[in-house]
Amino acid sequence: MKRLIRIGSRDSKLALIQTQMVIDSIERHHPEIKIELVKMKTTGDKILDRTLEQIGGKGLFVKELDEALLSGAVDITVHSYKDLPMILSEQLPVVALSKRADPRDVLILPEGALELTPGKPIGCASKRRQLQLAALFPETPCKPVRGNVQTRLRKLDSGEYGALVLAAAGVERLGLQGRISRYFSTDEILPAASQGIIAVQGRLGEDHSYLREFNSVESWFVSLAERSFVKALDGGCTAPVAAFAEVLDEDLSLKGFYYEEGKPIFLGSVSGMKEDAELLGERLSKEAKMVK
Ligand SMILES: NCc1[nH]cc(CCC(=O)O)c1CC(=O)O
Repeated sequence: MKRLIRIGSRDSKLALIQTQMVIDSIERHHPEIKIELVKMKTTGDKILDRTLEQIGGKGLFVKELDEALLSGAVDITVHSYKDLPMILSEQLPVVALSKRADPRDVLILPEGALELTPGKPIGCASKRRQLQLAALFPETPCKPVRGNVQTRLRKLDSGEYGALVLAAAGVERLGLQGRISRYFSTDEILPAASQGIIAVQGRLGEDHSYLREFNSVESWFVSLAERSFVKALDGGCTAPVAAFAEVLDEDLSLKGFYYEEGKPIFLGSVSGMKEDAELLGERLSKEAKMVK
């Protein structure tokens, strides 16, 4: 008898592709495990006519999946780490992180367009992107856009926007890299904490050793630094905070950005030993609070 592991995933195309990456790794390395995929619709997927800030933040993408984990309906769930709240239930820890995909944001133009259309807004879903784009394209306003990546692309191609800014990771995983017209460097647009990293959540105290091959140790260091910066500054998930860390040999460098009421408040960086990732995030947040 094979051990059965039920994996919960959002029902969007990107979520299912990411979940399949986890499944592929388990199947390749652990033939003794049988996997069952459980697809779920979340509140965040169902309500599309309001912004995330209005309906209560990114947590709405995870509530149903957390409940399925707690009730035992599934054994692990798979998320984009950047969509997970900074504070997680102690009962439902993150048990594995993927290797990081390209952490950058990208610009996508309407089908056939070669540049931004004067007078048309850039569609972006977060304050983080909106505020950083204002510095890059002072002439072009941003307009909120919601929905999954394909929905946003449809809105772009129907003429509502002059361009769209999305995470490279999602666009590439969907096989849509051909639509990318420009990659923003992480200095131009600092990414959201843990952008490009897939997180697997499980129940406390259970055996998750079958995820060892999927897991990336480096992703733990960088996301710990990024998330401790964001957590110390705010706690909420829709606040205009951006953070990006990189590991080089034993060292970790972290860059953090903080905005308030549409104005940049703080941009700074720290570096130190990667084992001090969490401390480095907290140290940078203290600097940000002093300016604030
Ligand atoms: N907020 C939605 C979301 N959550 C994760 C990704 C992309 C994949 C990733 O960043 O890991 C996206 C789309 C986007 O921001 O363009």
